Amino acid sequence: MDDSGIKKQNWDITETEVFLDILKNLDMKKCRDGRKVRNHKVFTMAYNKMFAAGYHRTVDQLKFRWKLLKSTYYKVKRDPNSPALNKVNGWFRYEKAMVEIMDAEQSVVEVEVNHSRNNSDDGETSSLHWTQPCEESTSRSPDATTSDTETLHSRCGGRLVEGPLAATQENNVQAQSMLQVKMEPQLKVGFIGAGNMAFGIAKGILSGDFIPGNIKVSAPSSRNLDKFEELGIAVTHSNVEVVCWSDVVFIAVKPHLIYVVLNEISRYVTDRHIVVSVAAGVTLAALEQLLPDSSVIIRLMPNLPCVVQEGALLFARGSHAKQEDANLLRSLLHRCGLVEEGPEDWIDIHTGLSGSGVAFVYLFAEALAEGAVKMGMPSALANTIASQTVLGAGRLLRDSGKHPAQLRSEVCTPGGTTIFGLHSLEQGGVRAATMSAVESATNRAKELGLKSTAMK
Ligand SMILES: NC(=O)C1=CN([C@@H]2O[C@H](COP(=O)(O)OP(=O)(O)OC[C@H]3O[C@@H](n4cnc5c(N)ncnc54)[C@H](O)[C@@H]3O)[C@@H](O)[C@H]2O)C=CC1
Ligand SMILES: O=C(O)[C@@H]1CCC=N1
Repeated sequence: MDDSGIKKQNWDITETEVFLDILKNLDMKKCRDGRKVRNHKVFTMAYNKMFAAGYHRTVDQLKFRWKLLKSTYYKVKRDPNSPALNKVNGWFRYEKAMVEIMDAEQSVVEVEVNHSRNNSDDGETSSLHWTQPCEESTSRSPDATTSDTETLHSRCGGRLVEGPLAATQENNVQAQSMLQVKMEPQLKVGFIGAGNMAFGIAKGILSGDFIPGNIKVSAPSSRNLDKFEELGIAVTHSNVEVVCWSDVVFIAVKPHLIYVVLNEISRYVTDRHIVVSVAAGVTLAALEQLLPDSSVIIRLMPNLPCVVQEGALLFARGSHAKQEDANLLRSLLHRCGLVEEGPEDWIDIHTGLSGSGVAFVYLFAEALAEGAVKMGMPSALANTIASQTVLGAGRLLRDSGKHPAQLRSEVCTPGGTTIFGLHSLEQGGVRAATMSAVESATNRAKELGLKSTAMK
């Protein structure tokens, strides 16, 4: 979206009231499900109605205005004295309409206002509601003997049908897609940790038909929560609340916090949960020691491009995670990109290759652009062309199925430009340096795992 002129709009109170009145009568739920196409349709309708009412705003200006109102709504909801109030002239005149529009979403956004303030790990405060921990009865019974079918059944809100749909076949793709249809409307997904990786996975999941109201995220501070709320995801400061509410719980905190977090939630983890850790280096053995016996645990290594549905994800199952659990996870994550299962030994390698690998590619893209700047091209254009070059090369590599060496030779004209460039790269040791980067990152993942185990 071209932002030019959008941020400098002068809206008066009447125009904003007309706009909100129009939105009240449109299906704003569709606007809040994170899907750009639907979002655009709703704002195009709003544009037509505004135009008919004598207000000439572009669709992008309307979207921008709504974004500001919505973010103010959330900030004020969390803190009635939020400084955000001062940024929207006449806010109190809009509150009623905002509440009406947002309340229509109550099933999607389950944020409550609470006047008690919460402490946070990084000095931020918020007035988000702390829900009481779940009842003791929801915690795992040590000698629970729930069968796999019952376990899946309860994870899926009782909707899963036994028999051919139960996906007992190994890697049965058809069963997976049927499971997806059966499960997603009911499955509740939680994220502990509201950082980059949680956001990437959540965004990937939501690019399918998954409903944002079936996702809840927790973090001790409010710093990153807005962007989840903007997707319609419920947020909280209580990790326990997320666990009690969810069927699948992603642990997306930094590796050194795994011990603290699992210690906090362990007694609320039950047979109905699948716990998925994305923490680099933290082994299944360490996770299993920190959670109750027979917990279903999966170790997943994603990467950031999940956010644009082009992630590369590898997971390994813990000793109590069954094929059905793997199928369910694949089904949930398939919108994030490529999802593969492998032995746990490969997870650290995948961390170096792909989790960290994306950063290596960014470095290369940056260097490509800098080379062009050195030769006289403007920086903005050089960066745009470098990113398109990386994207195009990546897509061709993936979609052609050819070995990179073959594609490379297809670019090289004998005595031409490419071979001269490649020679320079080889002289600079790019190949050895890249191999060493993957090796170092893999070894660092192993180290992080050892450290997190030592913290117990
Ligand atoms: N960023 C990446 O590209 C990738 C990250 N990972 C893994 O994902 C995990 C998260 O990494 P990022 O998202 O990059 O980190 P981040 O720093 O962006 O996010 C961490 C989140 O955890 C929250 N947090 C801190 N203490 C907490 C507590 N006690 N309870 C609940 N939440 C708490 C923070 O507020 C923050 O929202 C790490 O373990 C990392 O190894 C894995 C693959 C790729
Ligand atoms: O740098 C890290 O430790 C995490 C894991 C993979 C990507 N980022």
